Amino acid sequence: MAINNEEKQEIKPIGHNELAHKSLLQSDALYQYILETSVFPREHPCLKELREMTEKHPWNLMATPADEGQLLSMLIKLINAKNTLEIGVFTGYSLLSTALALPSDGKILALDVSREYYELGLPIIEKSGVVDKIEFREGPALPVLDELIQDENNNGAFDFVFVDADKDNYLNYHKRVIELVKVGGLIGYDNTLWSGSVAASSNAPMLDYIKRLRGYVIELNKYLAHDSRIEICQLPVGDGITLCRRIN
Ligand SMILES: C[S@@+](CC[C@H](N)C(=O)[O-])C[C@H]1O[C@@H](n2cnc3c(N)ncnc32)[C@H](O)[C@@H]1O
Repeated sequence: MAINNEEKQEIKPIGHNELAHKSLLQSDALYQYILETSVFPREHPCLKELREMTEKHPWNLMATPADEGQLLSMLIKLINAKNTLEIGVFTGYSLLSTALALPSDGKILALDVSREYYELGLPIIEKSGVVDKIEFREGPALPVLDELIQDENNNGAFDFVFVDADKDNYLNYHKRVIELVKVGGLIGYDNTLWSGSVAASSNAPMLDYIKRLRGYVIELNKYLAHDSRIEICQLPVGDGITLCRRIN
């Protein structure tokens, strides 16, 4: 697990109460404006219900914020994605955003070490009518990716991959996911600005879990910047998302 239980205790008192408010934007009013003019008027009722349920969870900080969910949905539709992979599900906000954006014959392979988290959101996902698109597998993601790579039919099989799990494994995920995504397909790495800490000096005050994992995020960002197999675009949405389009 990227964030241990002790560190989760540390997050609790200052955790975001509303996951829609997880943003690097300095102005809360401006962020609220974005939500109210762009995201909320079009948010699917089941996504709203899932978000409001997740906001009450003590570790709601982990959930994908609503504006980022909207971005994922737009990207999936723009690239006509059909076969997708998600690493890091939690209660399922990004998962449901993806499932709703996919065509009726679309598929998501969803990986998480915790079925318990997934099952919190599952009744709402079932209500949305898109649960048949989802194959959930419980357990660490790396062995599943290794297993997928063994089968050459999976080479380039995915149109879209969203990685939002243990930051200390992102580079390991990249080395596998790059083979699984098709040329022209897209990978999104979440939290690549890591609360803005990637641009702070190493002795700046920061929460322990931010400090401990910051080096992994910086290493990933350097790697992606020079990986000739992809072109990238890093956006300050949510906690930062790096989009990687496989080019060869
Ligand atoms: C940031 S949350 C995912 C948030 C989710 N995308 C959403 O929209 O709410 C990270 C998730 O990664 C899972 N995770 C942590 N380590 C993992 C691993 N090695 N393999 C698979 N999942 C892992 C955690 O259980 C947690 O649910």
